[in-house]
Amino acid sequence: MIYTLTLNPSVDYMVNVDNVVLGKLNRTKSEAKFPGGKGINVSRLLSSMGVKSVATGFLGGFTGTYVKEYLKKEGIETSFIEVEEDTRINIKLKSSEETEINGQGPTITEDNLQQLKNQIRQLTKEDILVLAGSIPSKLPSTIYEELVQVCHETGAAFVVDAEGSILQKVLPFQPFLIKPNHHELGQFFGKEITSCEEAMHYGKRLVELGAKNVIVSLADKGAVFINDEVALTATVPKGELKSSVGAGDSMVAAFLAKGMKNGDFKEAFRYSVASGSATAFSIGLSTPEKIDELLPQVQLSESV
Ligand SMILES: Nc1ncnc2c1ncn2[C@@H]1O[C@H](COP(=O)(O)OP(=O)(O)O)[C@@H](O)[C@H]1O
Ligand SMILES: O=P(O)(O)OC[C@H]1O[C@](O)(COP(=O)(O)O)[C@@H](O)[C@@H]1O
Repeated sequence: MIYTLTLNPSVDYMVNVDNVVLGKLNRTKSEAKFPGGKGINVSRLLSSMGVKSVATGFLGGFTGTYVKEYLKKEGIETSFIEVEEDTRINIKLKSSEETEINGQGPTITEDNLQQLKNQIRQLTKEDILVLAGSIPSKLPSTIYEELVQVCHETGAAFVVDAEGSILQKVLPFQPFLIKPNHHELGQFFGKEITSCEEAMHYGKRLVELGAKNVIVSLADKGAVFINDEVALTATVPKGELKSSVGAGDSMVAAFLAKGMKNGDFKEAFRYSVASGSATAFSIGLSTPEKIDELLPQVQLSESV
């Protein structure tokens, strides 16, 4: 079974404003609300691709209820730990550029944390845990390493989609997949990464450091995939950017959905790039129909 862990879920409040002006009253052209947080997005996408998962993490208050009910309506199994304070609301502002304001998240008590660790201890080598997104400000910054250590002991495989400083700590435990974007990869190596060639160079180092499969995304500039056997660069489909929120999560979900089914990681990577772009060209997440439509535009080239 695939488990997704979102330590810091959100309600994503997406607003579209023409020419936003700071310090003035702005009115929206359109708006939408969705459950958010990286693991939750992965569960929602997997479900749309017909793959079951269990979504876990911490939820609280009226916003937490909204997220839980939304997932329930979509038929997604959940196992969230209830916390006292409200789940955060993240603001996603689309104007001439995209601006995000993400909240810190609620207080998580020691007791809440123990409940989560007990859950993760139940996983077996048949399971995959997707750990994704930021750490709520009140949790210890070592939480990813601690949970990955538990996976290591139980034999469960794990995927990490998080910022560079977190990636550094989990690589020795050999994650099945990591998916930094080029900013996160740059943060990891203390470099600015702007091209697929650079992403390939540093992505290969992540494999040497312990990752089994690495995808580096560079938004509309392309994406690279590296494991012990192949190094691939993908072109990215062209289209109108509506909102890139969840684009990275869409890549992770699509890679797992395809790769777990037939072990063809090359095709899984191609599907994951199409899925990222299908989300970028939508308000909300990609759909299998939209991914199939974009797939012919994703071309792979192999490098040595
Ligand atoms: N402007 C865009 N045009 C086409 N595809 C995009 C665009 N922005 C994002 N994507 C797609 O989404 C994927 C992930 O986007 P990226 O911004 O790199 O990651 P993250 O959402 O994790 O920051 C890209 O590999 C690409 O497939
Ligand atoms: O946990 P973080 O890093 O604050 O990110 C949370 C945000 O990331 C998202 O999951 C989107 O992630 P991506 O755009 O990287 O795929 C939003 O739904 C959510 O608001």
